[in-house]
Amino acid sequence: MSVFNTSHRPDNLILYLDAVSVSFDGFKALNALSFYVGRGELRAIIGPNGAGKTTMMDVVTGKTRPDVGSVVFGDRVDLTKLDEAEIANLGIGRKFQKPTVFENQTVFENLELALAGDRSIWASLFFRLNGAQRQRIQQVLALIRLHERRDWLAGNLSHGQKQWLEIGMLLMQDPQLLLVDEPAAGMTDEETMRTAQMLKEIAKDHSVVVVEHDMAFVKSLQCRVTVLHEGSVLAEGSLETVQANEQVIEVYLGR
Ligand SMILES: Nc1ncnc2c1ncn2[C@@H]1O[C@H](COP(=O)(O)OP(=O)(O)OP(=O)(O)O)[C@@H](O)[C@H]1O
Repeated sequence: MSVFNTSHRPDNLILYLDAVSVSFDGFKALNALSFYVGRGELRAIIGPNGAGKTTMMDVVTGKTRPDVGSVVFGDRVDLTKLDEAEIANLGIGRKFQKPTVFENQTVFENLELALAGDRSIWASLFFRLNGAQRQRIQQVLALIRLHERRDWLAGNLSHGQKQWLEIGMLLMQDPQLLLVDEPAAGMTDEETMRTAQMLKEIAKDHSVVVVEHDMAFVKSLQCRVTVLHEGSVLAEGSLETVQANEQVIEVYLGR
């Protein structure tokens, strides 16, 4: 175990990184990073710009290969041996910062397309929903607060609503682990608070890792927070605990 590790290790793990390093032209974006996420956990990852948050997500989803270290999903699946599509198929969904919904399709159709598994319009032409699938779409519509907007063209939704729709599209694949990159960016205060509530609800059935800068949002998630700095875990615990940590204060104020 790395000397940098300050991460708590839950009993039932969904994700674990052990001494993961990634270098770009000699610069260590991740530096012997070790941390653990428990099954069914909601976890926030914070850290100043360049701390390695995006690189960490890239390593988990197979976009970037670590130079050394292991990335383990569930009991024993070594993610460093798999490509992006294989990792997604295992049940790891990623929500990027910018929403990428089909603007010319309705909210309902977007969810239908996500269910088809293949993000092509062609696939949906030959795809017929069964009762259980229809019910699942209704459930997700309620969860993402877009029930009354189900027949709207996605292009007419607000930025926040598009983010919710995209989260809903990921949920249609029923991922075990959901990685969400700065969901609150560009949202109104009300949308931000609704998003926090939504992620808490989603975390009842899925493990969720959220990278976020907005501290009010992180506070309302009421979950364990991991602070990254220079590619390692600097501190971990409740938001109150990490905000009171001398090193964390130094890193944020010293920016
Ligand atoms: N493809 C790349 N080539 C070179 N350097 C990179 C590459 N990707 C990331 N880096 C560098 O690695 C470091 C970590 O970047 P990363 O994007 O993971 O940080 P972050 O915590 O997500 O930052 P932010 O909060 O600004 O998004 C940064 O210094 C960045 O410039």
